[in-house]
Amino acid sequence: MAAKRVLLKLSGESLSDGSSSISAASLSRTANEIKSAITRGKVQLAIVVGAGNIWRGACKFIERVTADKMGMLVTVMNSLALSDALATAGIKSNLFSANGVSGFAENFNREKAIRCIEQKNIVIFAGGTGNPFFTTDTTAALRAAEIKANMLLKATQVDGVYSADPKKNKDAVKFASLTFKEALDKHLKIMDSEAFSLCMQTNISITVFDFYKDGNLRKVLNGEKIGTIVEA
Ligand SMILES: Nc1ncnc2c1ncn2[C@@H]1O[C@H](COP(=O)(O)OP(=O)(O)OP(=O)(O)O)[C@@H](O)[C@H]1O
Ligand SMILES: O=c1ccn([C@@H]2O[C@H](COP(=O)(O)O)[C@@H](O)[C@H]2O)c(=O)[nH]1
Repeated sequence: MAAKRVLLKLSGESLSDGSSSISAASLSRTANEIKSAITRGKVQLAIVVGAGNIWRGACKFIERVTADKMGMLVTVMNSLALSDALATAGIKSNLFSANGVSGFAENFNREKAIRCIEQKNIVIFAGGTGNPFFTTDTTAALRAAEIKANMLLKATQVDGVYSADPKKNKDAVKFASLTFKEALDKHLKIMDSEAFSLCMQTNISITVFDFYKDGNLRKVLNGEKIGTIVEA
């Protein structure tokens, strides 16, 4: 199916070149991939950016809830960087944050976000769910459900969902498609189980694809079958 209203989950790494957490080249490439993917299409796009380029999970010497708040704040920084890169590429975006960060982003407002999307502005949802113990994958599933997206795209560093992490297991086998139940039963770690469960409940398909191959985002939005689709 060609895309209509789409929630794109970008990993924090999409802003990084590996040596610096946010690099000019990676930011600009990400913005240009988005621009070329949406230019001629009828897609309405919302984005959630992770924080993996700067902040990975719980920190041993900081209490979990505080560490999680720090992770959510990092997504605000990444979202500001993405919004700026999109503006440089000539694309208007609206930035919402789950929790108040006055002066940096507007407070999340579902109805306003939907209005912005309908006007073909890109909407960026920062600050995670606003609650500790969650991830930006779950945030992506949550916001996708709230805006009634018809698909969630997980743009990542691997070209689909495998039987095990392909970076750690050379014998891992790629799935062309699988059901939410299979993804949950097999404990596939490409996304967390909360994200899979929420998409299963709301019947929003997830496509996992390699964002680092130029043009892949455009292909997925045009309905080309690349990566792995997880659906009911
Ligand atoms: N079964 C699996 N199939 C494919 N990839 C898997 C699997 N299990 C684990 N992975 C790993 O999951 C990683 C997903 O990482 P990615 O950076 O996209 O997400 P993320 O950790 O949510 O990023 P961020 O924290 O920035 O949001 C892949 O790079 C891959 O190595
Ligand atoms: O709803 C949320 C979302 C995120 N967090 C914290 O932020 C970091 C970064 O998110 P990633 O998905 O790993 O990029 C995450 O590890 C949590 O610490 C959160 O608490 N609540």
